[in-house]
Amino acid sequence: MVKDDRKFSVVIAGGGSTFTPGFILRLINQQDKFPLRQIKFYDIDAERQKKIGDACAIIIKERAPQIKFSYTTDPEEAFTDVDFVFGSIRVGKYEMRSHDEKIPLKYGVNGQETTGPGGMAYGLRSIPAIIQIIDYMEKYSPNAWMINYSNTIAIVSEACRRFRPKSKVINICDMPIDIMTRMARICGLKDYHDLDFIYYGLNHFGWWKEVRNYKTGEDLMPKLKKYVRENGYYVGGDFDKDTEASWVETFKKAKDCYALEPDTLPNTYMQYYYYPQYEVAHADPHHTRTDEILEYRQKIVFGECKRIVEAGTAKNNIWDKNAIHSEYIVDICHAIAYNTHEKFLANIPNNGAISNLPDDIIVEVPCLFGADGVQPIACGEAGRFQRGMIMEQVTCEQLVVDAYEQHSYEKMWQAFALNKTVPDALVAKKILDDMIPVNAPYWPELK
Ligand SMILES: NC(=O)c1ccc[n+]([C@@H]2O[C@H](COP(=O)([O-])OP(=O)(O)OC[C@H]3O[C@@H](n4cnc5c(N)ncnc54)[C@H](O)[C@@H]3O)[C@@H](O)[C@H]2O)c1
Ligand SMILES: O=P(O)(O)OC[C@H]1O[C@H](O[C@H]2[C@H](O)[C@@H](O)[C@@H](O)O[C@@H]2CO)[C@H](O)[C@@H](O)[C@@H]1O
Ligand SMILES: [Mn+2]
Repeated sequence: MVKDDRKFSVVIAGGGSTFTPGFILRLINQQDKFPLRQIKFYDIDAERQKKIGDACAIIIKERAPQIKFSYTTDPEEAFTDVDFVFGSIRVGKYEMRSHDEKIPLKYGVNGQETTGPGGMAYGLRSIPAIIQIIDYMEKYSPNAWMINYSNTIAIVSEACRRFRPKSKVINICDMPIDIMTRMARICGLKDYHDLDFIYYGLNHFGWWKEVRNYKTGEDLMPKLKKYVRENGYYVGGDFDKDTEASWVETFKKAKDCYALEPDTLPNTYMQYYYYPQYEVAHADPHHTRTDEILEYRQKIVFGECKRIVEAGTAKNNIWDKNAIHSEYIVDICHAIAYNTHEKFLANIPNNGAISNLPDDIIVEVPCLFGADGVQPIACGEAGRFQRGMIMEQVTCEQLVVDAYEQHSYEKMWQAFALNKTVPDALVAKKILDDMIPVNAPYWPELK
């Protein structure tokens, strides 16, 4: 726990994110673990950020008045005097996510936020914005750490490796945390803190090789495999009472992913690579996940912010008891701030962590988190099946960064054509040609 009297200053880049209020609640509820003196928001959309910021000002004033709070669109004000930067931006916002999902579906290809052509399009948009935030951080607070969870993480991580190799940036994801909390419940334990594990692969593309009871060392794989074979990661009951229908489908679908490779336990995102035809057949090209979010999460978040501002109080708000996503981030900051060397997943250059894969590819593997950043833990060899899958997917991710670097149409086309979700190079070309005009404000001109 707290080992000295330091208090930290943090900025959330993407203050207008739908995840911000939940994160704020989690931060201020964990003051014993990660004490704060200041919270700032930074966004390029002043109006969107104001709606979230005004509600968070009330939450902080009521619950943690000792923490100074402000929000701004000015980078100097935002990034000066901070210890941690949280990257939570969505370049092009939901309007662009909608294109990422709907354009591929027009051609019978998966339309998904971070996988397939949509995920690659999103990654290409994110690269310059994330680099700019790193540069702001290094200019105004050179000792700070950036914890980035802005997608597409695999592509952003490869861009960090190439363009800012020495920067203090850690790219993370909460999907494995969500799944491990489910695994813990399945085994009668409380949450992910109760599990020890070996997981390896890429972001939104990986497998658990080992899962153990953290305290006793008991091998939990037999119990988990038996459960996942029948139910996927769906827990049901009270645990899933607020889980949206499409997420329920995803957790159940893990059953079919497990069936293909029963030596390990899959990340739920493998559904898009193993069963793209099923995903397309079950998608509505005119109403995708973005529409669900606009009608549900975004409406609820902004509605609740408005209610708080009008009432002038945050009593009984909807974020008081949730947000696994945010708990993980507090855990990570605590580990870095207090040099605890706790184990979490991060996206880093392989350098032998997966022994039969190249050193210079970005992988998602367990790392020890401390004051000096992350130290990977050796995962042993990837299975033959996993190695083949990983090399194809990671090459797509590298080609997207090549396309960014060289302004190359050909590289982006190759990235789409190589991807497991795309059946044909001509289909890849049609998707890319539709994506170029809508992405013009964000992508380099591809020649
Ligand atoms: N890694 C993970 O596990 C994980 C989990 C959940 C969400 N995410 C990611 O977190 C991010 C936020 O998601 P959301 O659904 O809350 O998005 P959102 O659209 O609600 O909010 C994103 C905010 O980013 C702002 N923004 C866009 N470009 C910016 C820039 N260049 N500088 C500063 N701000 C900018 C937007 O104006 C918007 O307010 C996304 O990248 C999403 O994919 C990651
Ligand atoms: O479709 P969305 O926007 O609901 O989700 C996309 C994100 O999905 C994962 O994050 C989940 C997380 O696993 C869950 O625990 C909870 O916190 O919600 C998150 C967002 O819904 C994934 O890890 C992210 O990278 C995706 O952006
Ligand atoms: Mn993720």
